[in-house]
Amino acid sequence: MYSHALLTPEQMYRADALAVAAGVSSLTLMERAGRAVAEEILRRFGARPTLVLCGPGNNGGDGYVVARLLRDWGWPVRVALLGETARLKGDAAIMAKRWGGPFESVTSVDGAGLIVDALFGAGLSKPLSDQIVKLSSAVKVPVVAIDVPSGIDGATGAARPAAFRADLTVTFFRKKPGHVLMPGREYCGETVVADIGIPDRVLDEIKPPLMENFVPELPQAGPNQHKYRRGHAVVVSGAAHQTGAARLAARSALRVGAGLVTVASPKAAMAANEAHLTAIMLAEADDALALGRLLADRRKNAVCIGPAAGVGAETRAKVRAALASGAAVVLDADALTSFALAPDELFEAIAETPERAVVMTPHEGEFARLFKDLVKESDSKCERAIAAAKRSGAVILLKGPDSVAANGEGGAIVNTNAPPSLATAGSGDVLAGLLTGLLAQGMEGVGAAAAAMWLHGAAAGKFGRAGLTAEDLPDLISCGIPQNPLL
Ligand SMILES: NC(=O)C1=CN([C@@H]2O[C@H](COP(=O)(O)OP(=O)(O)OC[C@H]3O[C@@H](n4cnc5c(N)ncnc54)[C@H](OP(=O)(O)O)[C@@H]3O)[C@@H](O)[C@H]2O)[C@@H](O)CC1
Ligand SMILES: Nc1ncnc2c1ncn2[C@@H]1O[C@H](COP(=O)(O)OP(=O)(O)O)[C@@H](O)[C@H]1O
Ligand SMILES: [K+]
Repeated sequence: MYSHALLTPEQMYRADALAVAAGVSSLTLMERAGRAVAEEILRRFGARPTLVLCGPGNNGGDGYVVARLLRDWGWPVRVALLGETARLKGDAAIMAKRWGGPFESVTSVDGAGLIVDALFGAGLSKPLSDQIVKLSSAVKVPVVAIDVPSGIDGATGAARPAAFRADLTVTFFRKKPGHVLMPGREYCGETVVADIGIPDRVLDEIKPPLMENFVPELPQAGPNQHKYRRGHAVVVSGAAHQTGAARLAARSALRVGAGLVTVASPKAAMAANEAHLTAIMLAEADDALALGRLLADRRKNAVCIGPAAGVGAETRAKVRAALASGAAVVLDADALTSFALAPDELFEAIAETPERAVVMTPHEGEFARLFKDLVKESDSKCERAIAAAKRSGAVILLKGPDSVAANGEGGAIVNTNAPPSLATAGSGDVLAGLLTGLLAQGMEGVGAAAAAMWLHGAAAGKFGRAGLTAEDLPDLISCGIPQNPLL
């Protein structure tokens, strides 16, 4: 159940303590951690002069194990210690003794063909000193980081204020948020999760609420299906000269499996929409009243508003009509910005909605407009999305290279399959459409958000070369949606 779980450093300490309480000694955990790192090194690199940078805590303890094993395997190894051997404690002191010396001081990385970064892991408690920052930027050879690259905050992925750039990071038991959230993910290079003998059952007690790439089962059309059982998605079109975004969303909703999709268009945009739509239906909805009338047909069970909708009172009124309709609602782009001056009005309207889900899909700029006080650097992207979900009453899909879907109960899913080629105009409209199509098929809010961001990333990944445009994405969704793309 917890195979996709992410553990904060605090939760990892708890997992460690529960494992020790269950009879695994902490020294054994350290030995296995160091061995796992040494074996991953052996798998990737030929023997070369290796410098292991050891910090004053247990991250350094793992480093001594790596140094000893590589030396035993015939590698030329040096150890540099930050601090003094006399001040080492507990398991780290025992492992330092087993290494046996010599110990250099952490002053330079010259002469090394490989650096093992065992300075700080879960216990990073303050920003790196200027000396360590300088050292990290002087490294020109491959770096293998133990647990997390030193300087990266395991809980948030932030660099404090800089970090070692690793080619490989070996962490233990489960990844931490810092391995998947930016910029941490980039600093980690390849991340390998090693089994060090902590039993999975400790997670039943910890109940970690954060996950990576968790996609619930996707809707499938059964043999007795008809189109109305697959949901009817509605996408609100922008003005006459701004209709493309809604059509991208509508096409994506249809591709992801909604039985029917209707574009609700202002009168003046009917001709433009008509000229481009075939399987997707078109209905005139010139204002909020007309949109409300259209959505009074309860078979229209999911509605998307925002892509190129225009910023202002008209869009605010349409958002209210959508929220009052009883359909699931996706609020994207201009629908969010339209409430920048009065976000509480939006949250109040959400609080009054009937039972169906509301999902907001802000990028960081839109997020800052609605949740000004939640843009704190000390909080992780997961914490910010969860806080916004709690405040707004909506599921929040906070976009970016590390998109996060969060609900108000404190759960969040980080998506890591999105390639940078998605940074192209209109790709957010496609995401909003995927989400609307999944909600139309009956998926619940955070599950639909998680599935939409995963399918979005997978579609871009399938393109596989430069030149991706948002128009390409819906057709890449058509390649078949596996029952569970991760298993
Ligand atoms: N949990 C597990 O299951 C297992 C964990 N294992 C390993 O243990 C690691 C966690 O060990 P840990 O708790 O000792 O913390 P660690 O990262 O060594 O740092 C603490 C020391 O660094 C110091 N310090 C911090 N920041 C600093 C800075 N910027 N500049 C200077 N100093 C700084 C800090 O000082 P203080 O805050 O006390 O002033 C303290 O002395 C974990 O990442 C994994 O590798 C494995 O053995 C297998 C099982
Ligand atoms: N560097 C990146 N790597 C991966 N995905 C990205 C990156 N930049 C943007 N994306 C994704 O692309 C989409 C862009 O959406 P958005 O910012 O609304 O753009 P637009 O309004 O042009 O459609 C989001 O789903 C976001 O997660
Ligand atoms: K480290």
